[in-house]
Amino acid sequence: MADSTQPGTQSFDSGFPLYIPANKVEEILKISELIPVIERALGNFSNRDNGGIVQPVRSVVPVAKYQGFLGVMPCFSAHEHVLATKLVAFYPTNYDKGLPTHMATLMVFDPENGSLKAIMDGEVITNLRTAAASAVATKYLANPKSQVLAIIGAGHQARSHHQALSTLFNFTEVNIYSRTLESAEKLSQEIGSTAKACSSVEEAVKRADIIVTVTFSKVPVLFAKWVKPGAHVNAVGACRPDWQEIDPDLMRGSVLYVDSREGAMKESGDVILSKAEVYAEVGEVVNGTKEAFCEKTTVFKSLGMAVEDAVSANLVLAKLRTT
Ligand SMILES: NC(=O)C1=CN([C@@H]2O[C@H](COP(=O)(O)OP(=O)(O)OC[C@H]3O[C@@H](n4cnc5c(N)ncnc54)[C@H](O)[C@@H]3O)[C@@H](O)[C@H]2O)C=CC1
Ligand SMILES: O=C(O)C1=NCCCC1
Repeated sequence: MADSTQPGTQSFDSGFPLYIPANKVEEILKISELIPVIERALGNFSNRDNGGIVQPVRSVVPVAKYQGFLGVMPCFSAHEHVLATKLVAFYPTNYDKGLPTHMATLMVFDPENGSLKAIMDGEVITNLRTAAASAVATKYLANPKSQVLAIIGAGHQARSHHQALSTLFNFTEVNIYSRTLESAEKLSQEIGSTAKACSSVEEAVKRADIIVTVTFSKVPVLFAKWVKPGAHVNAVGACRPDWQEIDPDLMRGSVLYVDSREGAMKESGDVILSKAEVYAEVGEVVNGTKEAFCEKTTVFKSLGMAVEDAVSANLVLAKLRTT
């Protein structure tokens, strides 16, 4: 019988792939375990050929008739021995209809023979790995004594970002702004006594050491004049080339970090329209090849990468095998 632990000797698995639903992924995937996995993936990605990652920039099909998009995100990581693709539909207008705005599925293949090993929910992974990537950026780029967090937007990413950043900082104040005071208040109550719902973006961010923008806005919501010098911003929304969440003056006046230069130049309206210069990928900071200017005002423009999904799915499968 083939020894399936040795590369090149695995038998072809023609059985049904595993199906892992959202509640199981949620039960298994712990943010504190995911953050170091994402940190390593960002470093490998920025190591280019030596990092063993093959990942084209996401293909996005606009479904203009229904104001939606379908993103296809494949990746192979040689170091993590994982081959996977995520399919993610994002329909911003679903929010106001009370429907989910992101619907995602991951398919994981055996890298040695291409057989399908698992199909798993991708929504929990999208929420957690995005927040984990911001946590890595924030660990390097924010003032380590940061105490005040501002979150603009009050959806899934707002919640996962609070969860992830709270593993690194003891926030004494969490200020939340959203389009409706009601949704900001709901999140504030979930977080507890340190949190406060604010009635303007300015009120939320003016004292903040760390700011997270997680909205579906297509126009800037965060302006340079409100941001404390030395603050760190995780700019997570506005993932289309003609959408913006951040004031161009703030983009140009900060030290700008991205997850992928190529992705940012293709997909980020905040980068493309402001003509801000990208200083580094966060992975380059992780690898020590670029500086972390944590005393300056910094922006991490996140677009999301397939490798983050692939290594998260791999962690889910590894933990399933051991529990
Ligand atoms: N960089 C990355 O890797 C990823 C980025 N995202 C992006 O993060 C953002 C938030 O995603 P989720 O929290 O999952 O969405 P969600 O649907 O759970 O929440 C969306 C939030 O945006 C607000 N919003 C909706 N339309 C708005 C508008 N026109 N102006 C201002 N605010 C508006 C809503 O009130 C809500 O607070 C989206 O832009 C999404 O595409 C999502 C996943 C990964
Ligand atoms: O990386 C992802 O996943 C996404 N990024 C931008 C918006 C849709 C989902």
